[in-house]
Amino acid sequence: MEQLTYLNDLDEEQKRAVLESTGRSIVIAGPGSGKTKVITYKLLHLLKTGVKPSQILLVTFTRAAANEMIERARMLTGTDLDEITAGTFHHVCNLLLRKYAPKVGLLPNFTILDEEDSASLIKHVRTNVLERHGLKKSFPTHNVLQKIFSYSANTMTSLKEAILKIEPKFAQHESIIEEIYREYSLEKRSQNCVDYDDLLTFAVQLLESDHNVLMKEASKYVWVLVDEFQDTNILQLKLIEMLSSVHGNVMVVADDAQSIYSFRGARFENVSDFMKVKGTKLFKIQTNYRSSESIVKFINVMIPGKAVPKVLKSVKPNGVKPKLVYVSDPQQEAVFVTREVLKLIEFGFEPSQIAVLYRSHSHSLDLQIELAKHRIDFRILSGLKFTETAHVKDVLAFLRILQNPKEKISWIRIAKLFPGIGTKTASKLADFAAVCPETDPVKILEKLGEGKEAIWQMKELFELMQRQSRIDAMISVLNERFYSDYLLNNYPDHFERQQDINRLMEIASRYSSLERFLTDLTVSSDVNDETKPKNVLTLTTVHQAKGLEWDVVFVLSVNPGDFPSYYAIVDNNIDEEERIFYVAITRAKQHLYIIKHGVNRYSSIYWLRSVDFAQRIPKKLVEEIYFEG
Ligand SMILES: Nc1ncnc2c1ncn2[C@@H]1O[C@H](COP(=O)(O)OP(=O)(O)OP(=O)(O)O)[C@@H](O)[C@H]1O
Repeated sequence: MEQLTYLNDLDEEQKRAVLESTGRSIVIAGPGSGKTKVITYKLLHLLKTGVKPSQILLVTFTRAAANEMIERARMLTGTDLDEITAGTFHHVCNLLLRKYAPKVGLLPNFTILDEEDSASLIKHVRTNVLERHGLKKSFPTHNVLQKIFSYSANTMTSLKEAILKIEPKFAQHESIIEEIYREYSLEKRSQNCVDYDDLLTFAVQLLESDHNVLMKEASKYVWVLVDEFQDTNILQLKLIEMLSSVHGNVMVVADDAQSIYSFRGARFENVSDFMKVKGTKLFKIQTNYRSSESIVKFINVMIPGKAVPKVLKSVKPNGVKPKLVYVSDPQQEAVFVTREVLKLIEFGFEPSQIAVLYRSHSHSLDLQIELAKHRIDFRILSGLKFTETAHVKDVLAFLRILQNPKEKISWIRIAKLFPGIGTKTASKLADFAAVCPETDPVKILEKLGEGKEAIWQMKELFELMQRQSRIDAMISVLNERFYSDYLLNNYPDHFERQQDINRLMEIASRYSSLERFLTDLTVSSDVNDETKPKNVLTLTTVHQAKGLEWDVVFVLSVNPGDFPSYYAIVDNNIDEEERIFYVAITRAKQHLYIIKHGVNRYSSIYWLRSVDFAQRIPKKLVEEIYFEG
């Protein structure tokens, strides 16, 4: 046993989960109990006991999480771990589909549409279909259609069911919605591109329909490790089951009480379904290393109704009781939080260690105004990601065309950057490129043979880019010859945007394959320009706060209709709201404030009172404060 000293960092429950999880296991973890540690040490233990890196599949919620775990294991083993297959489900599916693209009707150089690109394509198809039917008003927008299509894909339900779930009032349009869906699918196919949902759907289809491929892929993975299992959907569950079907060694880690993505198709029931399979071992890790004892006591009584029972133990004694604060209205709420924040800062807390959490962004508007009045700087999580900004997308569109010249969305995007080209001409150019037999953008533009100056300029740019062997050099010539001027002429904040393009070049310099670079930027979040760690207060929805922690946490507007949300209440989805509330309160290390105001925007609906979270709080566990400004 002396050779197991590397596990001494773990507590007894964690150690058992690592050592005894042979075959099929589920680790049910409490918040702040060291899920990351368990998976990292499992990985380490496997490597130390002779499992080869190439025999391991590690699936995490973000690519960054996988990289972090692997880096830690690499340091502890001193071995090169490049051969581990690791990353998000989208990443894993992408790898699989690149290998077997023709089997699902794709060419191996397919490109991936991000959410915005997919919405643009749906918009384009929607316009055509509606025109054909002479329809205009009261039809779902492309964004609603995207939600419906995505929900249907991720839950493997019919479009009809998805419509009833997302926007029942559009049920009358079912046949037109289906027509748009069919055309959207055909468009993607003819342009050799896929959206995020297709990555999962096609990978499952591939493994389900081709036994040889399934056997080959599943034989490779002697071990499958999955983090954040509570947020998986039905397709992801199928992938886990199939890829672990040959060796039967699979460990999933879940905090079922923190499953909060059902609106995206995550299936809370995956946890119980996984546990139900005969022979599955269950481990619990229940020591909370994050919060003070007073907060842990509170967390224990607020555990969501349907969660696997668990009692968290705390290691940080005592601490102050959470505060339940009553204010008269949202303005008073803002005044209270601002005063308290000022006091805490004066007391020595770093602003970056304080966060304000809410169910929906609109609940923070009064607070934003109040903070600005007091010149308190803050950041709001969930702004646009680096790769979602217009300027980064413009540059990427040029590269995407170099990779896959059939992709219409990118042609439309770049064409419109040139003077004299509007939406109509851009669409014509894209249509031409999609059907043109040429596979080189320069040749496509030559074939187009239009005398327009812009087309000539575009052709010249592609020629120059193609002459570069490095991706950062491609971006650099594009920038020097065209894009930096475009930024200067079109954006007052061109300087900041230029900085982003420079950062994009920096990232590109680490890649030798264009396909890999584009895929990483589209399917993983590790290369996104994370908000720089500034020492300011954080404002965020609970969903964006998942996995994070602060010394001080305020939870705003815990009123029926606000939190829990009105839509969840009428949809009878209170369970999920309980879990979202649980995620919120488990982010706090030392101080927790739950705020409730007297304004009930939905007071006419008397039964909303039955879902008042503040009323469920045992008063002996909190300090009650009546704030009157
Ligand atoms: N055995 C241990 N001894 C001491 N500290 C530990 C131990 N295990 C985990 N920790 C610490 O506990 C903290 C919480 O761990 P981690 O962030 O992995 O929690 P988590 O389970 O992912 O939480 P959540 O899902 O609520 O975000 C980390 O700072 C981690 O280093």
